[in-house]
Amino acid sequence: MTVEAFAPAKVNLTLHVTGRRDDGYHLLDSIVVFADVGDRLRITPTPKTILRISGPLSQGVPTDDSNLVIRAANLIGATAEIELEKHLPNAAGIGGGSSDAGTILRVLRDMTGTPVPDNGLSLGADVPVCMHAKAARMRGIGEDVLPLDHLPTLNAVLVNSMVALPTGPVFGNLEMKENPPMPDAIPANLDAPAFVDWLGQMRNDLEVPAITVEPAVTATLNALNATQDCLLSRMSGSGATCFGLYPDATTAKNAAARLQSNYPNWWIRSTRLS
Ligand SMILES: C[C@](O)(CO)[C@H](O)COP(=O)(O)OP(=O)(O)OC[C@H]1O[C@@H](n2ccc(N)nc2=O)[C@H](O)[C@@H]1O
Ligand SMILES: Nc1ncnc2c1ncn2[C@@H]1O[C@H](COP(=O)(O)OP(=O)(O)OP(=O)(O)O)[C@@H](O)[C@H]1O
Repeated sequence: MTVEAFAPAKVNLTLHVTGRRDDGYHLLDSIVVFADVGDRLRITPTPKTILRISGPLSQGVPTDDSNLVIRAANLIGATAEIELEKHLPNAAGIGGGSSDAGTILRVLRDMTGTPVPDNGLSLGADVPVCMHAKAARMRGIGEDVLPLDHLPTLNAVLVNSMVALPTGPVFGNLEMKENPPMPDAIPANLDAPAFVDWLGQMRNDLEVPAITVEPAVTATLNALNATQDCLLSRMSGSGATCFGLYPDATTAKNAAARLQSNYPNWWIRSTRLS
């Protein structure tokens, strides 16, 4: 039996860093949503785990046991032949590897009935929310995932200038470790324009340190801000991917097309976030 699965891009609409634990990991308060662009996986149970990687963005993705897909299968103690088709840039703040791992954990859990230790947190802070793969408020260092069922779908453009930005150095350059969390209650049942207004009052605390490490983030935000009808632009995760929010699918598609013609070598996708 072969299962086909989709590993969506993860987008942090907000990312407040609220403290730092003694082990150096940071406490977060983040609204995480998922895109309709992502990697594709085909999983077939076999006696030995084998990974095959293809797709337009497979270059640079590890093919050995360090790949998060293999680490996810090992964590759950299952073996499978896994075909991974990479469509997401890696080290990009949209959880390419984390979403692959979260998807494998979910599929193998459902296939085998084996519970996932710590919801995959040992594979990365983003893995529990990526295993959930639906809108959520993420707190702790990533282990506390609270589903958010009443967010409006947002029309967005994702932009990555194709510079890889590893997460560790971005946290390392964050000067203020204790920042205010989001309000206790995330507004429910707002329409998209009202929710985007509310998001505008929130933050990504990693934007400034990411720009220090990789100035290309500023160019990406400027490019999004210059597009017609862009309601809000912000970085996702630890960067360098940024997103713009638009009033509807047509304005998002038009903005993506314009950006792609101005920046032919960048990774640019219009998408719906939910
Ligand atoms: C920034 C986010 O993308 C927001 O969703 C995630 O918190 C990062 O998740 P991730 O890529 O799965 O991160 P991990 O692979 O667990 O950690 C990479 C590095 O980021 C830093 N890190 C990560 C998560 C966290 N809550 N605090 C941290 O300080 C640590 O230096 C760690 O060594
Ligand atoms: N299946 C995979 N796909 C992509 N990268 C992988 C995978 N497995 C391991 N990696 C390694 O993990 C590193 C981080 O990849 P990932 O795409 O998850 O980072 P990210 O986009 O910054 O994620 P996050 O938003 O969770 O911080 C890459 O540099 C890559 O070497």
